[in-house]
Amino acid sequence: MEMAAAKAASGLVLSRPVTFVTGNAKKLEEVRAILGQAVPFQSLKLDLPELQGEPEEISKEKARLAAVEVKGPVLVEDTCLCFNALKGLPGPYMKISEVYHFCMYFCVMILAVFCKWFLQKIGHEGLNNLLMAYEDKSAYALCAFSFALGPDAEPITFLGKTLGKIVAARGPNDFGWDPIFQPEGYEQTYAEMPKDEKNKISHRSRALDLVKSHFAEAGYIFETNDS
Ligand SMILES: O=c1nc[nH]c2c1ncn2[C@H]1C[C@H](O)[C@@H](COP(=O)(O)OP(=O)(O)OP(=O)(O)O)O1
Ligand SMILES: [Mg+2]
Repeated sequence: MEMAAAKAASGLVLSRPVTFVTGNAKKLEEVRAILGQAVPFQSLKLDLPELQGEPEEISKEKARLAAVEVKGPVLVEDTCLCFNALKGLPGPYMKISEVYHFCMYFCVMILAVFCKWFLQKIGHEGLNNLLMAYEDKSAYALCAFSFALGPDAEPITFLGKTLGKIVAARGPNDFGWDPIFQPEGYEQTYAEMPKDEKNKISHRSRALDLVKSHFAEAGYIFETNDS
């Protein structure tokens, strides 16, 4: 009786825990560390198809697809690294680390083959500009979490953004473009930072702060076997 009254007084009762759907183990690791006990969830490894579009739309669509698969409440996220020089592209369209490494390789090949006469023609500065293609190295990491209560519910989206710049790769190469992203106000790249440091300022943690607030306000109650 008491339990029923408590349920009626607070938020929506969810018959199942939230399932965080991702195919990326590193993401899951960070989400676990950041959310702690604030939002109880289980995880499911699924590679959801991603439509092209703005990160927010991609994320919402992932949530719709995930909710159909899970038949219950789901949380998903979509992350992109956006270059200001390219007006926010490549954003969600490309795996940035691959593009970056390809560009570096390409530039080194140009250097090796043409350097001698090229240098005379355009000088060091010109070569540098060509190497880096753009003066503007600023970028931002954008994370869009979407939460859907179920297959028939419209997903809600929570955005988190961290400003920074693209640098030559530094630090362990075990998570995407972490080695080439240096957040504003920091001397280290994401990859060089201790995990808990990244998790304090990252695009992901900023989006998850909003997710936490939403859960705190909504006061969802998760039915467990003993309730
Ligand atoms: O904090 C991050 N630091 C560095 N790299 C990151 C981060 N977060 C995502 N990434 C990479 C992974 C993937 O190469 C791309 C976009 O991926 P994105 O579609 O969001 O993730 P995913 O396909 O790996 O997993 P999911 O199954 O959740 O879609 O950016
Ligand atoms: Mg993906």
